Amino acid sequence: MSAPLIEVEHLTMRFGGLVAIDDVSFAARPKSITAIIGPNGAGKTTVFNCITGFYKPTVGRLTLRGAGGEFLLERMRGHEIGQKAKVARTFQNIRLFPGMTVLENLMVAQHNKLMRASGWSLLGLVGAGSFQRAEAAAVELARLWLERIGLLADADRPAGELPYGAQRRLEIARAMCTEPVLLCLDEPAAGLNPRESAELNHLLVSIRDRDGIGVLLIEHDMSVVMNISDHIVVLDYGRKIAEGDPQAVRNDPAVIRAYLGTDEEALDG
Ligand SMILES: Nc1ncnc2c1ncn2[C@@H]1O[C@H](COP(=O)(O)OP(=O)(O)OP(=O)(O)O)[C@@H](O)[C@H]1O
Repeated sequence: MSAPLIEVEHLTMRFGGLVAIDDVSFAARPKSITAIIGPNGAGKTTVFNCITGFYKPTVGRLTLRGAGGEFLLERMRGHEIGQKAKVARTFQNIRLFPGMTVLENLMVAQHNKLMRASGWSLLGLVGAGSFQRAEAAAVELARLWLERIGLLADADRPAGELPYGAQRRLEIARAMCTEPVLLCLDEPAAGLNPRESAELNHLLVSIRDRDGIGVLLIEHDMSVVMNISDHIVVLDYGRKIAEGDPQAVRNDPAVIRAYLGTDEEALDG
């Protein structure tokens, strides 16, 4: 079995007297989809916020092993986790630039790469070939992702005009344009209709299988989680109560107990 892409060890996050995450350990493999599930308030987003540098964990080690080497994320600042460790994320609420075009949203995602190629503006200003090549490559990458998410014809529309499901896919494309090794998605299926959920499944599977990217997925929609996850980690009240493949997790008594009383069909995929 390959080494983990990210290893979370003894993660604990306290907010004053509240223990949001309590000694949680798990690993996510490269080229696989790992879901983090659990009832509301279980601590899922807090795990993401620790991995992506929004919060400094109270205790714990978060080791990412990507093409660029090994990174201890708990010691890095948020922007370094994106730029150096190559971890990208999306949020529960859509955070596109609604007034910018669809294409521009994907270009903004490549801002850092373009700034580097511009020699922090000088080469860009004089129209140097190296900058022009980087810019053309950025447009090409953006267009490739628009084609993959079925939005190439909408490239020049304001992102805010797109239907909800298309905006969700655009957010994922935007994260992919940063060329991550780990993609963290916080409830990407929230608010999607069944057709859009199916399109999302297809997109995430292609990111795993075609791009070979590891995906960490927080999701309440079990038709997404149970269909596409390779591994599922279950949290409840900040603790890990189970992990395994979809079949094992679905039949785990501790998981069924945690979901009882929330929604009787919550675990049906
Ligand atoms: N910045 C914060 N300050 C204080 N408490 C927080 C903070 N962030 C999260 N919490 C608390 O930590 C606990 C876990 O919250 P978290 O948002 O991680 O849960 P979740 O599993 O993502 O929930 P949901 O499915 O509803 O999004 C909750 O009790 C929440 O109120």
